[in-house]
Amino acid sequence: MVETDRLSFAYGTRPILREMALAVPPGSIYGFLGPNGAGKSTTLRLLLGLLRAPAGTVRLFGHDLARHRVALLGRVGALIENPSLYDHLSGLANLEVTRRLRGLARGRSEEVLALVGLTEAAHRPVREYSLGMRQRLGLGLALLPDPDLLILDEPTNGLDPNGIIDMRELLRRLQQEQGKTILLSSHLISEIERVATHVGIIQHGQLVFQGGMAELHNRQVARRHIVIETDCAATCCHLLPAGLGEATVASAGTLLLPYQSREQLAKVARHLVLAGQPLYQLSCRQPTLEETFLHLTETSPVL
Ligand SMILES: Nc1ncnc2c1ncn2[C@@H]1O[C@H](COP(=O)(O)OP(=O)(O)OP(=O)(O)O)[C@@H](O)[C@H]1O
Repeated sequence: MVETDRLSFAYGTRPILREMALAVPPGSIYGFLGPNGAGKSTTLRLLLGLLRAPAGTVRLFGHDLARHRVALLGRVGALIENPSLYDHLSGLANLEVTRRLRGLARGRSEEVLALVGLTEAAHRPVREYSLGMRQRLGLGLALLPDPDLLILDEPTNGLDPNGIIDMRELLRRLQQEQGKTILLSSHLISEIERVATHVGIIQHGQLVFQGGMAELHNRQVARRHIVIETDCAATCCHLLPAGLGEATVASAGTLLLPYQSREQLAKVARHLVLAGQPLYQLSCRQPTLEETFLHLTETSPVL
């Protein structure tokens, strides 16, 4: 649905994106993740034609954005930053303004209100809406023309836990029941992991990971390690044969070893006990998804 090839961008002389190759599969919820300042908003603006890329291409639905801009963007709904709403008007009236401007069918605003769960609040002025309701109304505005693709920049930013859960459920419904493809950005893996089917992680303007959620979990499993609690980690480090993996001393009494197998764990225990070293704890630890995300972003070179 979205494909970029060698997409690069600079603000003045400052490079922001370098040779980005984003690929958003049809029907996916693609979580576009990265720390603050990594280049997420810049990328989304390029996809929406709000910024012009000096190098590289953007393809939406298989067509070049530069050549078919109006037709392609007509199939995209976007929510970038906070939605622009008329506070003195009701939720329904806000939608009606845009519906009429775009020449969409009567009744579409009511349909959209039902979709985003705001039917009961339809006639209340928007100034009385919570932040979560405002975000959902903003999403409603993006949904009015029934787009195939939704591009949302940090849609849960500033929402309370209930607002986040509502938004997550809404996005899931839009994908599953309405067949929408959703590209959403966030700087929190915890917000993405429960909803996304695919993930792209950006750091310093480059993708450091892209793939299915399962692949990200595989990365997590691959970074499992054995934690050995003993008296002197440095001594134990010398005692372990090289075949058991490269041990690192984490602290005076803690040694870490990349996990290979259960058998490796048993061999480690045997070697250390036979060498007379005390073993206070021997465990296998898998990094959290958050740690995996931090590892991916912290180890990427600066642009
Ligand atoms: N108009 C601008 N002029 C100059 N530099 C900019 C401009 N907008 C953004 N930047 C810089 O570009 C870099 C990427 O910004 P961008 O907003 O794309 O990051 P982001 O990943 O969306 O971060 P955040 O989560 O903080 O919004 C940042 O270093 C930012 O300071």
